[in-house]
Amino acid sequence: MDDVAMLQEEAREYHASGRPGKIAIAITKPCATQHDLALAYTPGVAVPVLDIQQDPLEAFRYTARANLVAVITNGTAVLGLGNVGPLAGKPVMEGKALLFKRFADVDVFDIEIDATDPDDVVRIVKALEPTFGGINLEDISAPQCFEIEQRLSAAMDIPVFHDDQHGTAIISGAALLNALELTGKDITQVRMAVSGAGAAAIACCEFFVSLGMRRENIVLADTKGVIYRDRTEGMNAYKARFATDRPARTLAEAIDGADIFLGVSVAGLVTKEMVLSMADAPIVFALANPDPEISYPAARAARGDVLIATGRSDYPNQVNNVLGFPFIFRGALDVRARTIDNGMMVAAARALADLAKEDVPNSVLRAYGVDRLEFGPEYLIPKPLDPRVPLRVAPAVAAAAMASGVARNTLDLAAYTEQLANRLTRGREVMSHVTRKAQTAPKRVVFSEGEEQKIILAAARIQQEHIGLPILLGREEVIRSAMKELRVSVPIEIVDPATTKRAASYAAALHERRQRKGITLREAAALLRQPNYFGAMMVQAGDADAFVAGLTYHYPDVIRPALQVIGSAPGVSRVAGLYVMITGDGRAVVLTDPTVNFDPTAEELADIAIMAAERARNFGLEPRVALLSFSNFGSTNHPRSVKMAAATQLVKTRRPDLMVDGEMMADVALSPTLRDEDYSFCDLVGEANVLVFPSLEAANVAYKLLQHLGEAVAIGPVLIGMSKPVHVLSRGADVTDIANMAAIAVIDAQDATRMASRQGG
Ligand SMILES: NC(=O)C1=CN([C@@H]2O[C@H](COP(=O)(O)OP(=O)(O)OC[C@H]3O[C@@H](n4cnc5c(N)ncnc54)[C@H](OP(=O)(O)O)[C@@H]3O)[C@@H](O)[C@H]2O)C=CC1
Ligand SMILES: CC(=O)C(=O)O
Ligand SMILES: [Mg+2]
Repeated sequence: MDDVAMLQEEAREYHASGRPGKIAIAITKPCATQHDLALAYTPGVAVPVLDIQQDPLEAFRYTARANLVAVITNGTAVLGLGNVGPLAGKPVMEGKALLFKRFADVDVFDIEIDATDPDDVVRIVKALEPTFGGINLEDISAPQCFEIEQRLSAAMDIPVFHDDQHGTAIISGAALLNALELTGKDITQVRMAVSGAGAAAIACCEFFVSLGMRRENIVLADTKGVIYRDRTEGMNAYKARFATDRPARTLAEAIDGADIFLGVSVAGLVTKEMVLSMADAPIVFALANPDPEISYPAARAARGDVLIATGRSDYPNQVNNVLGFPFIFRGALDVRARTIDNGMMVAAARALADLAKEDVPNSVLRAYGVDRLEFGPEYLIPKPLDPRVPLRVAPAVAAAAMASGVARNTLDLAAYTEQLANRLTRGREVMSHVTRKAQTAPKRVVFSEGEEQKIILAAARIQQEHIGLPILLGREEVIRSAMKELRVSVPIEIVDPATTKRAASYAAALHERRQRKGITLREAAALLRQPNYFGAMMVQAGDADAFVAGLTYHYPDVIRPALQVIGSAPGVSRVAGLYVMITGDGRAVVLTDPTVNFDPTAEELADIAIMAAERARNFGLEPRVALLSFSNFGSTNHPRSVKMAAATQLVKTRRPDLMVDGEMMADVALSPTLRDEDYSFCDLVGEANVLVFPSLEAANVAYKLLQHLGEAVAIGPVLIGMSKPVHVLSRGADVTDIANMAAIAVIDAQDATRMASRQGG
């Protein structure tokens, strides 16, 4: 099977497998009990009905309207496939719904209507106004789409946006601004040839004119050839605005000598010869979908100085409206804009263009399987999976709406951006809490892998964001030259274990600590030449507050030196590990111990439960601890469940202030309703959020299941029970993971300082 046939088969399977299609409805409120139903439906539902009747704005409060967009088509220009009809267009509309949700948490009903007469389309869509917060028209052919959009915009009090017109214009506008910058061309001087004179073509050209391009420098060609003055065949008022006085009559003649080619028509209309006939450093945007006017490889093969973008995700420079509509609507909905005006569109284009010039986070590189993305001919605009896109575009759109007066809400933009980040990135809320706490009193964090690029970039971020004061271990000249290459200019402390004057005193201290474990002074000095011993020793000696390592080491390579040099906290039987899991619906639970103790005793489990409860507070959780088993409160008399009951009693005795109970099954821990029925004596209130598992096996399996079946995000592993803060990175952690772990280490160090001063005072 060739690649094309394989993709076709995969696409059929993707859409048909499991529940057919790509979207479903999710329920957002409890609906388990008779009482829930009385609230969700009659009689309770009558209350918001009457409130909305009194004040229509209350609909934004009581219904899904504020976050609900209609993706509406009549199927007359589906992608570049032409008039395939509304039913055949449904997979594309469900696809848009998926993208709205995935990228911007906007809910969508896709609506395919069997009507081509603009009067019918306008009447039907206008009648849907009570349902929606916005209307995204999709794949409706020109010229009817222009009239439909204009009439609906005038008639409706919510944003109406024709994605193929304006979405395409915004994204190609962003790419154009950057392509002009890279090629040193002036927008007021460039000549552009356009294939297509439909929805996307006309809107792109009008938008480029609003950005400064001269109307007389644009030549369009459609199925009848070039659109020239006084042409009569296949014309309409929108094309007429671009009718040219130039002599060109074919696309080939229009392209000859042009600086820019914009293709928004159908596949395969542009040849290599046409690309060769263009001006120096030509810009080719071949945007027809699913196949462009000329393919990326063919255009590259034609000449070396061409800058090329297509609508496809499988080549560099995907100019596709997916980079716009989710975020533009996000911003517009959040300020309750009445419309999406030109200022909001320009703001979105500029935000995208600017973002392409910033460093790209590792998570994005990983998502696309590349080592580097740097502003240039192969990276003109950001990638759709870049999590920064919503955080730039939506606030830019919201700000423009507030400035032009079409917004009905005023937002504090900094707070809005923060809220968006929390909403769109799972685990972010927990980590923002940790970061903010770290920033209140930054501490010194030493990294043993100081020569690693990711560690250097993380250290720069930690320093810049005032999370902590990083110390890098390694050869000074190697680190300095890596910093230069990575363009890291913030000052960062570097310590070279091979040359530092501290070596002798550290060796003496380690010898003293381990002399009765068979370590001679000479051996201690040798061990300290290993960065993981040296880093741990810096913390032990008080020259650093926390130690972080593990990017390139196995877990025991970090833990063993830390235990030998620093050891576990006084009175703690075992160090242990925990993960904070953020579930698909945004709930956070602490889960322990999936990493260190295979089969902890009741005593050890009690220690782990208490330490995990303390740590939960650092993640912004008020601990509700459940000790888990396969039995509920003695229902099975087996040594493994009895162990959990005994551990529960130990915790209750040692820490009567903690909310804790057990042993219980996981569903009982997570469902107050289940407990109400049979175990009303249980001391837990609400859902447990610290889950103590009976063994490493159970905890490890559960966290992996949550990750893979429940799509939970895992923060950790966080090491607990050390005498001083030490944390182990996962191998392959990215810059954000490292900075997050450092923030966790800093708040541990803050706790340690607080405890020491309490003990001292
Ligand atoms: N990458 C992206 O983000 C986007 C890409 N697109 C792509 O742009 C294309 C057009 O979409 P849209 O504007 O919505 O569709 P329309 O139907 O509104 O316009 C299509 C235009 O292409 C012209 N055309 C069709 N076939 C030919 C041909 N053989 N030779 C010359 N011109 C031709 C039509 O000419 P005539 O006027 O004579 O009929 C018409 O002007 C599609 O391929 C679509 O996938 C659209 C939106 C976004
Ligand atoms: C991307 C898109 O909307 C189109 O090709 O029609
Ligand atoms: Mg489209």
